[in-house]
Amino acid sequence: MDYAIEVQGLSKKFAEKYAVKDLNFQIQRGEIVAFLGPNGAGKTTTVRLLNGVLRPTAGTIKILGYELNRDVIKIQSRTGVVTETFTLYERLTGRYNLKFYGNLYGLKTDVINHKISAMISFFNFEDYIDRPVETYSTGMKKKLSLARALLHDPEILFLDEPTTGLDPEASRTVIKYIAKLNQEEKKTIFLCTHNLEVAEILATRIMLIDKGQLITIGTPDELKKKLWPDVQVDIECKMWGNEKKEKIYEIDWITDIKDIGNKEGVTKLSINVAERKYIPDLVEILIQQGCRIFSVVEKEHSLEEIYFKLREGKK
Ligand SMILES: Nc1ncnc2c1ncn2[C@@H]1O[C@H](COP(=O)(O)OP(=O)(O)OP(=O)(O)O)[C@@H](O)[C@H]1O
Repeated sequence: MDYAIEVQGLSKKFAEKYAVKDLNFQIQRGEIVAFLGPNGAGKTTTVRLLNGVLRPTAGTIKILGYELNRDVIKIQSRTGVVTETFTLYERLTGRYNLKFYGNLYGLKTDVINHKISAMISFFNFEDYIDRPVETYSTGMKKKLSLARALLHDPEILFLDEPTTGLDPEASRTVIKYIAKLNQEEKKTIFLCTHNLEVAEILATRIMLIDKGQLITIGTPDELKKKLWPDVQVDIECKMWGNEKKEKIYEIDWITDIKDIGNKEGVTKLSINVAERKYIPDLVEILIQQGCRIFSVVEKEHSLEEIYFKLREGKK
């Protein structure tokens, strides 16, 4: 399999302490993977290892099929990085920064100018592209950093907290742009973030790290299935008697029933079924038993719930 990123037995020790230990994972081309974990978990260290900024204590990293320790230059020409610390020349204008980096990547002048024009119109840079970067707000710098990382049309983008410090509008623009880069240009995106909402919108897979070790990796659906094997359905209904509840308990695909409230004679039940396909059967049985159904809602678990449940499991 031709992976975008392939990591085996990756460890990094600072003095006597492991910042990351024995990481193993593969990321396919075209994925957006959200890399999550609490402060000090080892995210930045992992990204710095993947970018060739740090040397591993042990393990191997392959990016786009190349060994990082052998072909770092080749890899860096095909990857883009946006970190929290901006690598921009503050005294120079935004336009000059982009031109400078474009030249560094060996791009032709007309390609650079074309790219800059496209970025100006997408990110609304018109008013400040010709001002020194030191006069920019955090959000402006963030957008310029993203533009800079994309100049050479990289196949993989490493993004560290791409929306921190952005106002809601700018944040939405950046999220939309990341989704577009992935969907239309098939870029692989390694997204390091504490923002679970952003991760939920963008990520095709979630990777959780804690104390330098990989806790889990999977699609949100896979993780939900693992954490909550049953499907929870909240039902509001009327005419619910105990003798009827007994009958429901005899059905083997119903795994739990909880009475969670009553409002104006309408009972709220939380019923767990073994699989989603049983929801229509459940409704039918309740109706047969004389229940009058007011609402049926399948419980959706947010990425935030997944995150905390996984973290709970580690304590
Ligand atoms: N250069 C360094 N020297 C010594 N220890 C380091 C160094 N860089 C990171 N560490 C340690 O490695 C561990 C992982 O740090 P890292 O910055 O990778 O975490 P993180 O998940 O990015 O955290 P945050 O969410 O706070 O940014 C921490 O215990 C940190 O103190």
